[in-house]
Amino acid sequence: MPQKYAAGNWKMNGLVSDLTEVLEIDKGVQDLACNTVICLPATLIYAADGDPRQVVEIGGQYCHPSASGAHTGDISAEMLSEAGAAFVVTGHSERRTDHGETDADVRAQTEAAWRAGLVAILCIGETLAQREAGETLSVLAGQLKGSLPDGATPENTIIAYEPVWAIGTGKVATPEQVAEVHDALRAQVDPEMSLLYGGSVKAANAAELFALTNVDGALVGGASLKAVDFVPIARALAAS
Ligand SMILES: O=C(CO)COP(=O)(O)O
Repeated sequence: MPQKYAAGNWKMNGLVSDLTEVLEIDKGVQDLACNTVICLPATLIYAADGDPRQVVEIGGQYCHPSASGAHTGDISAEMLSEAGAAFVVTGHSERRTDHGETDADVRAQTEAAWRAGLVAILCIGETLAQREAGETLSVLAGQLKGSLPDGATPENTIIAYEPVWAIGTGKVATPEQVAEVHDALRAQVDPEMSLLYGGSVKAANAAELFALTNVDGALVGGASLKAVDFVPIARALAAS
C-alpha cells in the first residue's frame, strides 16, 4: 500500500509567530495512521526545526537544481535539508506560472532534491482551458514524462495532482474527476508511489476524496495554515 500523506503548503504565508500552528497540528496528529508534512516558506524552516515537534515533518516549496552558486535569491536542496526539511515541493503550478518553470526545470529540481536526500512532492495539473479541450489526461501524462526523472521511487517521490483551476478557487474537483486522473496516474507510476490530490481541499470535502482507491492523501494550501482546519483533514485521511 502507498504511504498516506496529509501535506500542507503554506506558500508565501507565515511569520515565525505562526509556527505555533505547526505545533498545534503536531499535537492534533499524534498517533494518526498517516504521515504529516508542512511545507513552509524557507525563512521558517530552521526556526521550525528547533521546535519540539514529534510527528509533523517539514518541507520546502522549491529548490534550485544546483547545490550552490551565483543565483541571487534562490535556495538549494542542500540548504533546505540543513535547515531541517525532509521534503520539498517541485513543479507547483504557481512556480510554473510565476517563474516560467518548465518540465525540464522541474526534473532538474527533483533530481537536486534527491541529491540532498529530500523527498520530492512533484506537482502536475491541467488548466481549465486544457480540461475543457478534453486534454487533461494527455497534458498530465506529458508533464509526468517530462518532469519525473528516471530513478523515481516511492521512497524519494510523491506525486501531487493539482488541477490549476481548483487551486485557491474553492472549486474542488469532483470525486469522478479525481478518480479518473488518479487511476490513469497509477498506471504510469510505481504501485507503491503516493498520489496526492490538491486544490481547495477542506475538512468538508476531504473524506469523499480520500475514499477513492488511488488517492493517498492531499496537498493542502489555504486550509493548512491553521491547525483547526488542517487537523480534521489529517484525521479524515487516517480514517480512510
Ligand atoms: O496549491 C495548493 C497546494 O499546493 C492548493 O491550494 P488550496 O488548498 O488553497 O486550493
